[in-house]
Amino acid sequence: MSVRVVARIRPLLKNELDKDTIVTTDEADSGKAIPTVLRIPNPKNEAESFRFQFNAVYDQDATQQQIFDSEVSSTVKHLFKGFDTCVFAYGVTGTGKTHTMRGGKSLADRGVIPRLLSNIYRRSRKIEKDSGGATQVEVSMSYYEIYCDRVYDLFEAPEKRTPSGLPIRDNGGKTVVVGLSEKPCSTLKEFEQLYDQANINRSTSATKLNAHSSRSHAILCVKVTQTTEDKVLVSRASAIDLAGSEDNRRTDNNKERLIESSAINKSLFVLAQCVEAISKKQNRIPYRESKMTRILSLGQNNGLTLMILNLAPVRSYHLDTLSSLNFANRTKKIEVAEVENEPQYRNIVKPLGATASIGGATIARQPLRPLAGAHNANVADKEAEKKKSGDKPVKAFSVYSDRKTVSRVSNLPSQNQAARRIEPSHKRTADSHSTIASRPTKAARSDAGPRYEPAMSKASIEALISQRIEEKLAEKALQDAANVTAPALSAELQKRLDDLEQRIEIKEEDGKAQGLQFLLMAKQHQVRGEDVSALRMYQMAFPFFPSNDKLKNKMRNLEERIRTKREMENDRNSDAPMIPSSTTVSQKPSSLMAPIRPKPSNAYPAVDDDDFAPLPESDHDDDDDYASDASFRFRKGKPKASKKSAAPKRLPVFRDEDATPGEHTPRTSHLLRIINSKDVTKIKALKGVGTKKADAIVGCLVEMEDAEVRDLESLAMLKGVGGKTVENMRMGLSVV
Ligand SMILES: Nc1ncnc2c1ncn2[C@@H]1O[C@H](COP(=O)(O)OP(=O)(O)OP(=O)(O)O)[C@@H](O)[C@H]1O
Repeated sequence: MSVRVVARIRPLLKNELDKDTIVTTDEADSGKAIPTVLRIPNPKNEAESFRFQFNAVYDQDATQQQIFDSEVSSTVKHLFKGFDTCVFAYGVTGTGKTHTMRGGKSLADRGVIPRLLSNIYRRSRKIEKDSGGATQVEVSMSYYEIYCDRVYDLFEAPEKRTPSGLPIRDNGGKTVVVGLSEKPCSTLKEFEQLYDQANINRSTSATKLNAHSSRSHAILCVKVTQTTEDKVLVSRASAIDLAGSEDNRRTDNNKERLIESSAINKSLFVLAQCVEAISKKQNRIPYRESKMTRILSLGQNNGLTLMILNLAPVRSYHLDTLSSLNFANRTKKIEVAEVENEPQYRNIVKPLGATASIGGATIARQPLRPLAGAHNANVADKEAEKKKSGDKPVKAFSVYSDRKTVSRVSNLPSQNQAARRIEPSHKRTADSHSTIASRPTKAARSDAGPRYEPAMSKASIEALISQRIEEKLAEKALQDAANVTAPALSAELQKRLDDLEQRIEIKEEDGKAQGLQFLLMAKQHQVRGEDVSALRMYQMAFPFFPSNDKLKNKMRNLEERIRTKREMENDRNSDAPMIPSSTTVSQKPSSLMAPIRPKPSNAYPAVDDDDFAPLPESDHDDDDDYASDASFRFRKGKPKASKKSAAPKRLPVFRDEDATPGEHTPRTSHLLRIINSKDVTKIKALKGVGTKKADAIVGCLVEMEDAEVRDLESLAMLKGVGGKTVENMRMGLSVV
């Protein structure tokens, strides 16, 4: 099943009433209750327009109620069936994301989130009532923001935050934030109090484009736990209000806002790269390059996913709107697997005649259903019935069956391979969770009527037990990780962390570290011939170096080059139809933000990037140590004559002094062979390279497509690698 993408065009704001409205629903859709096609003029030729098709398009007059009823309320049903759901708002700054997700205070103005919670509580009460109290529903939530690529708990006051934020980890295929608080809240009123208080903690500021601009991505995670006599079913609804991309030529942002803005733009850029990589079916999706993409895990998570694309109707947003539309057009093709969370059994139903000992405790096992067919628990009974009658089994919910996704999904043991689980920790005991303890004992319920008694092979049961143990170990590892922040942290480690934080802060203070990263990314894009992306990166770097004429020239040259290329393409395509269809829109460059295919390298004069490819300083801190191998010298590049002392650093220069000029020593050749093999395992085995660095190296190489690393200088230029790392890698090789 694909990500559902709907567009919402916001109404004109007071200060826009005299402005041109350029984004509308398509006239051809005028009879439809909910249009699906949106129209926007071609910025280069107003006589023609682009059409984009989505699952639904909501025009300016769409109400909050309409958006919720048509798009979100149905997800609540799935949530209670055990599916995770995710709704996120995407769009340029000031287009109405927060209005859509949070909304105003009046009943009519309430956004998706308060309505979602209201719906969840209503359904909970109904389930409890209909089951005569046999099913209890508990709702709890966590709420956090990603601000400047750091995760902060919004239930914590800002002054209590650790500057470095909360760590995130992968656990059983899901990304989790370690140390996040989870607040139980059982009524809408409680929710509103918590949510309002937390929103005060969220980072917002006034910018020229939005008086209450969100400076962070906000993620609300609502956990719904349904407990019956014998099982516990947990599912989660995520509601995400992404920060909006900003064109800093229009925002007049000050330095602090610029730093925030760059972090926002960078994460959205990574998100766009992920979406592009997914749509091109590339092996490597750069999720890990930003915390937001890691947490959103678009296309990786197994939930029902809805994206609300917020759009401003006015001309001043024209290019940004086209860029968002192109992004959304790609997103709608992303497939997500709908995988139901497995309920966990919390008591013994009937002994199988055998008992098992886990961790020393002897428990009678609950009969389990076969692994096959356990995937969709709610429909298993119906399937069995259908099978008996020879019909095709029915599914209450479609399970996406793309081969690639399935194999990925099947790698997530905690979600998919498991059938019914034995949950010793949930076994009812005197000291169990209060709601559990307050329930009648098993003995008292022995006449409670027939229970589900599926059969399961001994081998499957053993497999489940091992799996459960593994899960417990993973959970423990996660808890241990969380405890690292507790006093157990050694003084030395704490000092190192503090130093590191200080260094990052110092770098951020001079506002350059982030800028340099953008320049490096720009260069990488340019090397690959991706001029549009390179330009975007240079533009994002520009606020950090506003008086750098070279950078200005570089951007001007690139713009010129892109324009020339477009003109040449237009000339070539002059016979093509003037109004492209929605599908062609996404493939054709319709704005500066649209993707452009790499061009032959000799099509345009090369732009000299050298001044804009410095490595992070930390990579050069210990340059002097490099000369430990007699045959090998690392020298700093000679600083280029420059008026400013803060001139960017040059790339490191390596010399193989034992080698004939133009050749490498066997050691260097061997190292380059390993790197060019793109084999993460081999690269990871190099000295000083961990999993993260190895992934980053392979990621760079994959992005550079067929490019090979031909020398140590190029290797040192790769993202995350520096002179010292290269030296370590090389010196760690025993082979010559
Ligand atoms: N559908 C709508 N009806 C009425 N007003 C709206 C609507 N959508 C947005 N607005 C108004 O537009 C302004 C900007 O909206 P909002 O703050 O939600 O934008 P945003 O996309 O969240 O911006 P940012 O990314 O900067 O946080 C607000 O004043 C909001 O009240």
